[in-house]
Amino acid sequence: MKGYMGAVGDIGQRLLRLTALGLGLDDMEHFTRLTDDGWHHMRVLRFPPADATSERGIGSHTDYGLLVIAVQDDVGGLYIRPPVPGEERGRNWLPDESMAGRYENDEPWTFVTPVPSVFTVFPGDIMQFITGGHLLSTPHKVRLADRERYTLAYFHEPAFQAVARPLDATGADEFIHYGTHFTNMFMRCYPERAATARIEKEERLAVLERLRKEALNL
Ligand SMILES: O=C(O)CCC(=O)C(=O)O
Ligand SMILES: [Fe+2]
Repeated sequence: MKGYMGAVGDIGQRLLRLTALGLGLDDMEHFTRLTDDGWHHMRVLRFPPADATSERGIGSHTDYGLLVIAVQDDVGGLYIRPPVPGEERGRNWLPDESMAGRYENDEPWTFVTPVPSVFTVFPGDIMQFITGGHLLSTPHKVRLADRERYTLAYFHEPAFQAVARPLDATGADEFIHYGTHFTNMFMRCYPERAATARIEKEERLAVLERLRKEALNL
C-alpha cells in the first residue's frame, strides 16, 4: 500500500506542477509548496452488489484536498458532475455551504466508464478555493452495480499545517488552514465515529486551534 501511495503521490506532484503551468502561473511549485509532508490518504473500498432496497453506494459529495486520483475495477458505478455554466457550487469549507448530497438527483452526471490502467483524476475543495472556482471541486457519487466493486481512492493533500490562499487574494483573511478544514469535514461527515467523540471529549479542538494559530504565526 505504501509503495502504491508513493507512486500515485509522485503522479500527484507532477499533476500539480502541470496544473500550475496550465494556469499560467510563474511558479510551477505553487501547489507543491503546500504538499511537503502532505496529509495524503487513501480509501480502499469494497461496494456490495445492489439489492432490492438500495442502489446507493456513496451519496454525492466533494473531497477535501487538492486532487483525487482513483482507480476502479471493471464493474463501474462512479459518476462525476461536469462543470455546468451558471450552476452554483457550494464552498464546501464553509459550514453552511456543504456539498454533501447536493445535486444528487439532478442531471447532468457523467458515468466514468472503467478502462483498465486508467486513473480518474479530479480537483478537491482546496483546488477550488485556490483557483477561485476556476477548477471546481468535482461532485461525484457511486451507484451500486449488480456485482461487488473495488476501488482505491487516493487523496493528494496539503500538509496538515499548510495554509492555502486564493491566487487572487485580496484580503489577508482569505485562507484555509488545511488541518482545520480536514477536521471539520471529518466531524461533519462522520459525527457517529469514535474519533469524532474523542476529539470532542478529549478537547482536541483546543489543540487544533493552537496548531491553526501556529500555522498563521499568530
Ligand atoms: O468509489 C469510487 O470510485 C469513489 C469513492 C469516493 O468518492 C470516496 O471515497 O470519496
Ligand atoms: Fe469521493
